[in-house]
Amino acid sequence: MVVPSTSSPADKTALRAALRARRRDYAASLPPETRTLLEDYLTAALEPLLFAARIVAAYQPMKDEISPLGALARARALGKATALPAFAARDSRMTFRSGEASEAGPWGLLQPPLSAPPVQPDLILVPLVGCDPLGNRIGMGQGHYDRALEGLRNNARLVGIGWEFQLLDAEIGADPWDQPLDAFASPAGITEFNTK
Ligand SMILES: Nc1nc2c(c(=O)[nH]1)N(C=O)[C@@H](CNc1ccc(C(=O)N[C@@H](CCC(=O)O)C(=O)O)cc1)CN2
Ligand SMILES: Nc1ncnc2c1ncn2[C@@H]1O[C@H](COP(=O)(O)OP(=O)(O)OP(=O)(O)O)[C@@H](O)[C@H]1O
Repeated sequence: MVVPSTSSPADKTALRAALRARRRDYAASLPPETRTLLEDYLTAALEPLLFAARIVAAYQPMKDEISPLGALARARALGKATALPAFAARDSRMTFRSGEASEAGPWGLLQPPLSAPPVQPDLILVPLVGCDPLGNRIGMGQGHYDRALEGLRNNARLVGIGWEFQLLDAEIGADPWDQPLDAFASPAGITEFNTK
């Protein structure tokens, strides 16, 4: 798919919609066993980063997103602490908390209870709709990750996670609040962006 570089909010909205449609169609096309295999490749690709980390944060995947839960389980097997996002409400600040994903959150995803301690992960696996060769990321458009990562990025590696095609060839214009990623990981391996 040819994707234009963005220079206006309308472009970003259109690009997000096109990439979400592609993600949906791709995920729907995957036989379950192929999907599991690809998610296992993602875990394998992340192994060196998991090994080097102390506290690994990931996310509870939405239907079309690649699952980082295998990688999170691998981190736990390596003796690492793990964390997941938690929200009090849709418009409240996202925090990373330790503990099992045992409660329904406001986005329809399971999350740790809000009574679980907040943590500062040093490896954050970030969901995305797409990202470009500079590490600029398009998310779901609510700014949750941008706001949360701003305060965490100095002490953490930010690794975008997706299906291989979610790393775009073309640059997407960055907004001032966008938090660039340090790397992108997919079943095909890791691409470092050299942002630090
Ligand atoms: N796994 C995951 N968790 C995440 C994010 C994400 O991108 N992925 N988010 C990143 O910031 C936040 C949630 N942001 C969201 C923003 C919009 C919609 C949304 O439009 N949902 C549709 C229906 C679901 C769908 O299309 O799959 C809706 O509510 O109509 C969902 C989540 C926090 N948690
Ligand atoms: N640090 C911030 N402070 C205040 N507002 C912010 C901040 N970061 C993002 N926003 C707001 O969030 C909105 C959505 O931003 P954007 O389209 O870049 O989201 P996104 O990166 O796609 O979504 P997400 O981070 O939730 O995955 C913007 O209108 C922006 O004003």
